[in-house]
Amino acid sequence: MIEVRKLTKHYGKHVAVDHVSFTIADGEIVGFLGPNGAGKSTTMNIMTGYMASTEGEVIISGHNILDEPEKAKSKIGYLPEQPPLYFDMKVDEYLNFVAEIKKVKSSQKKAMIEEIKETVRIKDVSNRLIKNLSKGYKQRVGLAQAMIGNPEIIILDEPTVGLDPKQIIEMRDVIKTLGNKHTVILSSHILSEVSAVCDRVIIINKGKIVTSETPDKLSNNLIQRSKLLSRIKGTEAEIKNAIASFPLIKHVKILGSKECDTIDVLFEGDGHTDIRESIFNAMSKSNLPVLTQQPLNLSLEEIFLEATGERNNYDKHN
Ligand SMILES: Nc1ncnc2c1ncn2[C@@H]1O[C@H](COP(=O)(O)OP(=O)(O)OP(=O)(O)O)[C@@H](O)[C@H]1O
Repeated sequence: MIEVRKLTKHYGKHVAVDHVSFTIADGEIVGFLGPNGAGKSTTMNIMTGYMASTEGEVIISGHNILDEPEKAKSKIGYLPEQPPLYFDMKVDEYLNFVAEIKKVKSSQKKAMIEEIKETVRIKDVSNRLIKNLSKGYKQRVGLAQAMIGNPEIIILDEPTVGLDPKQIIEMRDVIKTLGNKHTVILSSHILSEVSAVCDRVIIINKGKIVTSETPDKLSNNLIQRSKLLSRIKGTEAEIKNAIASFPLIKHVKILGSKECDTIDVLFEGDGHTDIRESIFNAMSKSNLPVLTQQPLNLSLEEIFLEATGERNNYDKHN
């Protein structure tokens, strides 16, 4: 279990992390989601003992990272945003080197490295120089390094950044399998990324936790808050008439006609209801066929504004 209590980090006058508290249970896969500069890397660097906090505590499986750093750190494997690789070493050479630094018993070393290479799918490059590997392989060698010593907790800072779509899928699959044996924390600024692999998403913005939800709950909230682009068969006047007494819709924007006899309309709900069914019913009552309904997901920026309650103010001013 990981307990983070009132963690705060100042860089000079700048508050990068501001009284952040959360707990992570054994075996959970948790995603830190936040825009650039939100404080994700700083939080992770403090949790892994790379950096001291200004205030607050981090307890890793009962060990305070400041009071018992060796015991706490031995429970953690960390893949920083820039993987700590030696480019002139071959993969096997490097992993053996890391195993020595982590004081893995020599009787266990070979089997451990083989098992990890299998899990992160890098067996085929064992004898290749790291500098000649693709970004996807380099990243997975970085992950292998974090797993050496069999830590209970694995922390990954932006593990898929810079990877191509195929490499992203491979990395996601590997992360999911890690969840069987480890507690995993990863950071990302892409919502779909964390939703795809995590049991829980902690949204962090401007150094503060905005929300902590399961991906399902988060996307339900987002569907309710998202905009809906509908193509409706009918005239502008008929459509306006059908929605006139429809209180759940906060904003309606007629976008015009892109297909004969149809109008594209952008709807925005009240933030508490999934408006798709209601729009469908309202239009059918007036015999106006709804040809398509396409949710336009909120941008990450809008999600943060929404979650922090700043969006209404933002709307009013824009
Ligand atoms: N060494 C430093 N000195 C001064 N300010 C820093 C330092 N490191 C980070 N910051 C600032 O602290 C804030 C949080 O940065 P951090 O790197 O933790 O965010 P992040 O969410 O990981 O963002 P990114 O996705 O861009 O890495 C940012 O405003 C950043 O500019």
